[in-house]
Amino acid sequence: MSTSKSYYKPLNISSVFRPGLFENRVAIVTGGATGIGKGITKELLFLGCTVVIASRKADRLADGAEEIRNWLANTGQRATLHVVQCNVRNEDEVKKLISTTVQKFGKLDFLINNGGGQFLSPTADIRLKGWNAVVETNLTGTFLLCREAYNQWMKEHGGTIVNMAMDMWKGYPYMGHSGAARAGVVNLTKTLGVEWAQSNVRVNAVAPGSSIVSPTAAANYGNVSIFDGVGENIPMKRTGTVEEVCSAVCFLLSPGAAFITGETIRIDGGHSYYITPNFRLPDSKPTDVYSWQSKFDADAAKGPQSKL
Ligand SMILES: CCCCC/C=C/C(=O)SCCNC(=O)CCNC(=O)[C@H](O)C(C)(C)COP(=O)(O)OP(=O)(O)OC[C@H]1O[C@@H](n2cnc3c(N)ncnc32)[C@H](O)[C@@H]1OP(=O)(O)O
Ligand SMILES: NC(=O)C1=CN([C@@H]2O[C@H](COP(=O)(O)OP(=O)(O)OC[C@H]3O[C@@H](n4cnc5c(N)ncnc54)[C@H](OP(=O)(O)O)[C@@H]3O)[C@@H](O)[C@H]2O)C=CC1
Repeated sequence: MSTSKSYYKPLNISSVFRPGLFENRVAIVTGGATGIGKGITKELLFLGCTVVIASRKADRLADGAEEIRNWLANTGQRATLHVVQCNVRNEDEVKKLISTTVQKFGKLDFLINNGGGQFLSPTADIRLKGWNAVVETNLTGTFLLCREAYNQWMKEHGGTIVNMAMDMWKGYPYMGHSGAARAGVVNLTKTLGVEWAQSNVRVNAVAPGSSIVSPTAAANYGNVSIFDGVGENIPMKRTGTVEEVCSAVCFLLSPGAAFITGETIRIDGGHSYYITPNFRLPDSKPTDVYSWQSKFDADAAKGPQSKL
């Protein structure tokens, strides 16, 4: 995949959901200033939602918020974006994130537990501190946010939660800590979906394949080419776009998903079901890409390069 060519023009969202769908709704998106989280934030704002983005690093939050606000101004969108610094591993900061949001905006309809991540390492080499950091970020952080959102608001008023998993269905070599944590997230999602159904709180998750091209994700591994060649092993013969995760999240948040809870949607082009290398699929062209660019040229189909 070429990295020199920019396949997408500057963001011009054309959500598949109807304008105004999330008007008068309030959402928290953790990790909302970068990558997939930034895409989710933009689509929610586009659909009229008020969005609070939250993560650890003030500079990343400020840069992401500036870009999003400029985009809002350029597109004439009138939606509210708010920024809160919060490490999801810190219980007090999580409690404050939820209480601040409820105090400032009067409610909390949606929680998107997108913030997370890990480092690559053979499991035998992971030190306890590193293991704990990854499990606390992805599993414990998700638990804390769900618990506080429920206890401080959703228990009495209802709400919708979307958690973030990954393609850990067959284990995850070199990401053993994160694979274990995300498997925990999938299980927690089922439990909470059942426990909180009577409070009109739905809890679901998305599981992107190891293939959602976001520049910040690549930078985390110190290798901008880390997604190169990944598409070859995916039945759809391509990597995924940030937009393809965002639309699944928006669907799960929408009234159209009102009877879905405890579920995890895989967004991986069939990768996690493709387990028979002895019977490899014949070579084929990449499938059609979904993106917010209204019109993309043939190059886009060869290798999406999300600018989000
Ligand atoms: C192969 C293709 C993959 C494509 C799929 C992509 C999937 C994605 O998830 S993309 C998302 C990418 N973004 C991130 O992962 C960002 C978030 N991740 C992190 O911030 C870190 O990985 C973190 C979860 C470990 C948290 O970092 P931090 O808050 O800085 O943690 P600590 O300072 O408390 O340090 C903890 C401890 O962790 C060990 N460690 C951290 N980084 C590494 C590393 N690169 N290699 C080995 N070990 C690492 C280490 O033990 C740290 O403690 P010290 O030894 O005392 O430093
Ligand atoms: N890209 C991919 O292919 C896949 C991604 N995922 C998952 O999707 C999510 C988004 O990833 P992506 O956008 O690609 O990568 P990014 O690196 O851009 O996103 C990670 C985000 O999480 C935030 N974050 C990390 N740790 C914490 C923490 N302790 N508290 C609060 N926020 C935190 C980061 O912000 P800050 O540094 O400011 O805290 C950052 O905004 C992650 O959970 C990732 O693991 C899952 C499968 C595949």
